Amino acid sequence: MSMATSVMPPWISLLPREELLYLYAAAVAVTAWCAVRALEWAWWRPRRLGRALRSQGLRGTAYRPVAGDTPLMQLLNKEARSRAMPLGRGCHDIVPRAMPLFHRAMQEHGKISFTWFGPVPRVTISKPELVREVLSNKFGHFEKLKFGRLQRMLHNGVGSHEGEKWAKHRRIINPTFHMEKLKRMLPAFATCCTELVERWEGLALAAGDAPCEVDVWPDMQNLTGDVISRAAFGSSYLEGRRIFQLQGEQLELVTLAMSKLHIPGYMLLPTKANRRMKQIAGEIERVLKGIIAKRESAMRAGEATSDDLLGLLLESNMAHCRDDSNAGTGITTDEVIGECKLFYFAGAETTSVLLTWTLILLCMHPEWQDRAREEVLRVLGPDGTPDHDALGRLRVVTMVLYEALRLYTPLTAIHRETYKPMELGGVRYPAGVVLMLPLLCVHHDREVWGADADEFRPERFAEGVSGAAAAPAFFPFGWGPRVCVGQNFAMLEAKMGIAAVLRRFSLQLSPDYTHAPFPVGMLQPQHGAQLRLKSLLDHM
Ligand code: HEM
Repeated sequence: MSMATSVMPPWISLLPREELLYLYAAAVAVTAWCAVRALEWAWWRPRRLGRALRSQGLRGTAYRPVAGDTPLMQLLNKEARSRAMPLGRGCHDIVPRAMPLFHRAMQEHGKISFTWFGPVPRVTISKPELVREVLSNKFGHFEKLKFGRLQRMLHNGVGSHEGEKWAKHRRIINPTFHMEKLKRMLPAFATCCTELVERWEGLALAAGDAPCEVDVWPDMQNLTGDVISRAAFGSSYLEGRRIFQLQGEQLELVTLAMSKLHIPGYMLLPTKANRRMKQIAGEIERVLKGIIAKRESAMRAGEATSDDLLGLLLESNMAHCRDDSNAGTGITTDEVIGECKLFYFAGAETTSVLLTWTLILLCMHPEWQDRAREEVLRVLGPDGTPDHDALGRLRVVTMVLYEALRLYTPLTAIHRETYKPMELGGVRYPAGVVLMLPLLCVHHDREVWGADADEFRPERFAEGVSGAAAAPAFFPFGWGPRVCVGQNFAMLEAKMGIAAVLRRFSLQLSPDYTHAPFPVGMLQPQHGAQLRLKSLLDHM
């Protein structure tokens, strides 16, 4: 018996000869179609797109089939992560460590150059005026990257929608972030801050005369997780906390999976990580469904207030559904779940790294720590919950936060894709090109910010963001129609958090602190943020 017949199912030999021939022909046709598709995806298309870019004067790395620059990026990231940065002069020059592939590509091929994200060309656009043009998306040709299965594991809210669906969700969500509503959330912010500083007071007391050392990064993650839990879910915030823990683990698994080769269908393989990601997604969904169901029935019974984000979201939803003229404009429960997941992801991770880097910067620059504390005590006094107007008078704290957002931009890059041929800066981009807007590189660009671009100088923002000379190059919250919906929320929370800490503690870097900024989703301190805290209660 030949090899071929031995692997065939027995029923094949029962088929008439003519049907057998059809079957063979169909198998050959399907195999040939798959081979052509695979070749188009892995070879012809990338070659075509690469040629279209090069013919217009753009330079970039050579295409390596299927993997593109992924192996090189992994190698450069590994090298970068293995070396810490020195403290002192030059320590804020973090682009080569945080984005080694793009830094190298820009040095070798220019500010507008390309690398390969698997078989897709990824053009780095680092000129501020072009970043604005892409983000303003005047003609609607630059869209967000389509969310794959992997990203949907993290969230699937307004941030990943396009067109009509995005506009509808943004319309419903916008009012939940109006200043009047945010003001009502301030007591929740204050409760979380008080819990944190009281816990630190306990640690300082227990340490006695020895220095009290704390890795403030996990504490800032817990703080922002708590804030978003209370702001989003009010009285259900303890259940919300569980979601926050799960989202943190999910982010790590997804980031790891995304750095692997870009193999279609990889997510379907039953690997240990893939199974865990599905398990986490399922648990998050279960917890959220429980919270939403409880709230909906309470709202129907007229029991629940709607000052938290979930209440406001459900209220807008119910109002849209009630109003016949708006039939179909409401959002479904699954969509509310998608938005809640996004609030956690977008709201907690980003603000926690902002707070962490700000505290590290205040330790590195004690003169600014003193100035900020003096202002906090003068404007807010030594205790009590600050109101919105008082937080608005914290000029120095705001300048410090903006400078932290510039130097240690939480979201280091934003991506868009061309879905139609589009002209930008004199180059005609074909459809199917990814545009990478490296916010961190723009924020560190000496041609834009001056020779001291890598130095911590909050006075750049003495006249606010709009007064800063290089303001058009400042994008920590994005720009245009898709600008961060939570930026006022984040700034209020950050001011409240920094003020609460400065009122009660003086801070220093611990000798154990290693300066190692690196993006895992957000720009994180790779080895933690170990600080020494000294309680100021005795001195007041
Ligand atoms: C320091 C804190 C924060 C930073 C640096 C930040 C940064 C950003 C950036 C850069 C974008 C634009 C992404 C793009 O254009 O592709 C964005 C969008 C978004 N952010 Fe934030 N964010 C922060 C805090 C928050 C908070 C606290 C929330 C909510 C509670 C939030 C919710 C959102 C949402 C929903 C979007 C999507 C908007 C849309 O696509 O229409 N963010 N954020």
